[in-house]
Amino acid sequence: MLVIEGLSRRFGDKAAVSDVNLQIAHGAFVGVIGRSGAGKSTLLRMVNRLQDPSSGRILFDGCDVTALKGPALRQWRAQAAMIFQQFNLVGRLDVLTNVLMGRLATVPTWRALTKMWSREDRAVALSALEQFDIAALAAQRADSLSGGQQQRVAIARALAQEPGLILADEPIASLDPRNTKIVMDALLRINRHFGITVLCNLHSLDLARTYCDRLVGMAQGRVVFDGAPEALTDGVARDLYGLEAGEVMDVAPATVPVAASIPMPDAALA
Ligand SMILES: Nc1ncnc2c1ncn2[C@@H]1O[C@H](COP(=O)(O)OP(=O)(O)OP(=O)(O)O)[C@@H](O)[C@H]1O
Repeated sequence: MLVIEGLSRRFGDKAAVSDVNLQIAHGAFVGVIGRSGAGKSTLLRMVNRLQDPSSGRILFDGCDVTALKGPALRQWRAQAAMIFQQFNLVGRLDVLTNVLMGRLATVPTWRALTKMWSREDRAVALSALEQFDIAALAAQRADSLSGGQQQRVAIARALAQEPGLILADEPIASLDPRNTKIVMDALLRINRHFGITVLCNLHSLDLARTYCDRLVGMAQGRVVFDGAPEALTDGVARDLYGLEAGEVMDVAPATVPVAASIPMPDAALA
């Protein structure tokens, strides 16, 4: 269980996140929604400790993540894998090596520096690529891939970290509709078949309604809605998004694959 207690973050006199309280059960797919500047990225970045809170606590399975330092903090960052809008791959390295980077927290530094990855690490990385139909790209440079392929590599890297939680910060913001669906399906697959909790910032309300089983709506740093997608009426959505409402509500919902059609996870990653 991820527990966020009274979490706030100020930048000067600007409150980016104000007194956020959330309890998120294992295996949930939570969409964090709200207009630009609502505090969504700051919230996710605090969970991963890329940003420190001004006050409040974050607990994961009872461990106070806000108090972690040094190696324990590095372990937490591996546990709470981030996926970014701009993929954050190393462009000059091949796809497999990028995914192997997800294993860094589990191997001694000398082994990573000398690229002496174990057979098991390679198997986990290749298996993660196979999960998203991109194993054939393993030897290609990351910067030769399309945006949708790069984001799938980033998701495979996150899976190779064997995380307890995935934090996706606007993962589809720079993708076309076809790749948006492929990438959202990949996140859904991670959630449904590996049971990994996903917290995903999304600008598109229709995508959030289609893929998430819980929505957290933020406005001016505060949580102003927390509930099932069905409970978010168009009226609440209009309050949440103001003038942007038309923009985020006009996109046709993507078709979510039925769970039964997704093959079972690979044993090396289960
Ligand atoms: N490093 C920073 N320094 C100063 N202000 C910041 C910083 N990071 C965020 N903010 C401010 O905090 C507020 C919340 O920003 P945040 O990026 O968390 O919102 P968001 O909902 O993720 O928006 P977007 O969808 O545009 O990314 C904004 O007013 C932003 O300008």
